[in-house]
Amino acid sequence: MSAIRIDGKAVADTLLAEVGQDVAGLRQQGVHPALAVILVGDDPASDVYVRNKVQRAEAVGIRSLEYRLPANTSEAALLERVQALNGDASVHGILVQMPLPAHISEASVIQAIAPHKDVDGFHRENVGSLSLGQESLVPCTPAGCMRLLRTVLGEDGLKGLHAVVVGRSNIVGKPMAALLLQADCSVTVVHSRSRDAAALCRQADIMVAAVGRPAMIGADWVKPGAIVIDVGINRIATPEGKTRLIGDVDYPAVAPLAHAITPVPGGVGPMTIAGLLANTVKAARQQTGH
Ligand SMILES: Nc1nc2c(c(=O)[nH]1)N[C@@H](CN(C=O)c1ccc(C(=O)N[C@@H](CCC(=O)O)C(=O)O)cc1)CN2
Ligand SMILES: [Mg+2]
Repeated sequence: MSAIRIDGKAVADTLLAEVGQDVAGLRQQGVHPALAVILVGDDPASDVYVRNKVQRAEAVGIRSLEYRLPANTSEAALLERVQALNGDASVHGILVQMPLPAHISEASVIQAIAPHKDVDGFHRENVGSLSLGQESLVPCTPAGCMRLLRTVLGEDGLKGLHAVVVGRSNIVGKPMAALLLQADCSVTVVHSRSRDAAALCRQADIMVAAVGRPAMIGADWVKPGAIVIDVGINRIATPEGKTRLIGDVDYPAVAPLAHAITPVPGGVGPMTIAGLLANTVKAARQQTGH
C-alpha cells in the first residue's frame, strides 16, 4: 500500500480562505491588516518568495508594502528601515527575507523587529514564549507542519507519539520540537553530531526532516507506518541539464512504507506563506484589540 500523499497546497488554500474571511471581518471594523516585506539583494529564490508573499497578501485583502534594497545596503540602513516600520502604527507585520547578504547580521536584524510585529516568529521574545507554551507569533513553517500533521491525525492524535525532528535550525528544527512537545509528543532532535541518526529516526512515529540535504532520508531511516513531513527544498540538476526541486526525504523509496508523507514541491512549502498571512492577521488583531 502506498502512503497518503499530504496535499499541502490544498491545506494552504483552506487556510488562505480562512485568512481572507478574517481580513474581510477586520476591514469591516476599520482595521486594514498590513504586512511590510523587506528584501536585501537579488537572490533569485528570495525574489520569487517575496513576490509570492506580496501577491498572496493582496489576494486575501492584506495591504502589502514591499522594500527592495540593493545587496550593498549597510546593516545600519536596514536597521533604520526596520525601526521606521516598528514606529508605523498602520503596519502590523514586518518580515525581512532570509538569507541576508554576508555583511549583515541576521540575528541583529531579527532582534530589531518589534516582537509584536515579528510575523516570522524569529525574535527571542516569541521564541521564549513558544518554549514556555505561552501565546506567541509562531514560525510559519513549523506551524504549517503542525497543521498538516493534524489533517492526518486529528486534533488530539499526536498525543503520546514519538516525534523525531531531523535538524536543529532556529527557524525550523527548534520551534518544530517545541510545538511537538506542546502537542504531547515525545520528541527527539537528531542533528549532524547525533550518533546513529538512522536508528533514532527508525523509532519515529512522526518524522520531520529539515536538514537541507537532498534525499538524505532513505527507506532504512523510516519505520513502516510513520508519518513523514519533508521540510527540505533542494534544487538539483537533472541529467537533461535542467533543475528540479527535491526534499530531504528520498520520496520514491520512503513513500511505499510510510503511512503518510508530504511531497516536495506541494507539501510544506505552500504552508509557509499561508502561515505568514495568518500571523499578520493575528498581529493586527493583537495590536488593535479586535
Ligand atoms: N524571513 C523568512 N525567510 C525565509 C523563510 C521564512 O519563513 N521567513 N523561509 C524560507 C523561504 N520561504 C519563505 O520565505 C519559502 C520557501 C518555499 C516556499 C514554497 O512554497 N515552496 C514550494 C516550491 C516553490 C518553488 O517551486 O520554488 C513548495 O515547496 O511546494 C515558500 C516560502 C527561507 N527564507
Ligand atoms: Mg520558512
